[in-house]
Amino acid sequence: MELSSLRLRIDSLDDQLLELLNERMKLVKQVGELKRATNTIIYRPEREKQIIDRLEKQSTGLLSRSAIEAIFLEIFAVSRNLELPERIAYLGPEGSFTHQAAESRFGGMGEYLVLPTIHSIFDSVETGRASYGVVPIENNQEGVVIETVDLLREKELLISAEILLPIHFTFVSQSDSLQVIRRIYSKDIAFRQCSKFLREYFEEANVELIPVESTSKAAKLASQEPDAAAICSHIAAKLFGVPVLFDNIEDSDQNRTRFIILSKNFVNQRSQSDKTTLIANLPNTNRPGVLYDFLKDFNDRGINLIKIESRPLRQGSTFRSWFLVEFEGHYEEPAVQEIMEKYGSNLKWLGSYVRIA
Ligand SMILES: C=C(O[C@@H]1C=C(C(=O)O)C=C[C@H]1O)C(=O)O
Repeated sequence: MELSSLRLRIDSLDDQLLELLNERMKLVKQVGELKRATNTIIYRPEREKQIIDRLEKQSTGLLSRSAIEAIFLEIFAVSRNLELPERIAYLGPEGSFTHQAAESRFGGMGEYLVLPTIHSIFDSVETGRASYGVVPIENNQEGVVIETVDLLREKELLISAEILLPIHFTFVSQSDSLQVIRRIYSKDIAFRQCSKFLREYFEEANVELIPVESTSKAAKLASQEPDAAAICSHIAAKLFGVPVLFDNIEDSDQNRTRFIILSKNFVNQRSQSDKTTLIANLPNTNRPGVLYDFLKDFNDRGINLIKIESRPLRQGSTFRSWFLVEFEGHYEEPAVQEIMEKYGSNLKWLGSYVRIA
């Protein structure tokens, strides 16, 4: 078929898609009104996951799960915005991986508050300036983000969902010839994680690697200096309009960061695959067997522990610890309830949410 007739057919399908989307938004608006009348939560990650699971099973065409997800997550984000626009705070600067994580859930149309520290994200959600806050909690190569873990214990916020982001770096420059490049800007950690690429392309060249505070600052500098380049996120390249010369230049494609979405008073309903996070302040961990007994309680009930991270209690000169514990399952499951009851105020529940990581 000819290009023009193919495009005519695409136009006609787009018309139908638009009509269907408008139809969908009418229903979403009604859901929003119901929610407002009953004062219930707008964002329901477990329902969104259920929709994507169902669509994936049903799909017989060319779209993969991640393609379905990319399209529908944007539709959900627009829907929620129509139900009730809610502000989302994320750890900046703009163009950071946290920005990319936030946009993957709250879409391009979300109303964002860009804040400079993890602490300020917690504060903004606590005071209600933002309904949700997006912060990193761990990277699979570098470990947990201590500031996030410690604030989860200190503050009274809940985890409503998690986001898993593959960390891909792009190489960007205004120049389309590598010979012209004299400086490469990035974060020191990004230089480390892209060392093979740098060796391969710039070993012989007289190029200076200049570490800056963020990969997004790097992209901004590269956008202003024609003989410079930057290693940054995809979103930063887009934001500062610097052409991408190479994509996915990281040494290992296994690099993932996990982010959490913080909120107040958030309760997810059970889904088929949930994760629970809690803080355990076990009584006197100096007595032999206290930690063992606690972990055994999970094992005895067939609960799969995913993570246990110990942090100092900072009680005088002792070496006592508290623990961040994550396991498979939802707060409402009887086995989890038993543990919560047994340990009572020694446990602080931080949320049960759809397991992604
Ligand atoms: C419409 C709803 O609200 C939100 C939007 C959804 C959607 O667009 O399908 C799904 C879940 C919620 O995050 C709902 O709860 O059903």
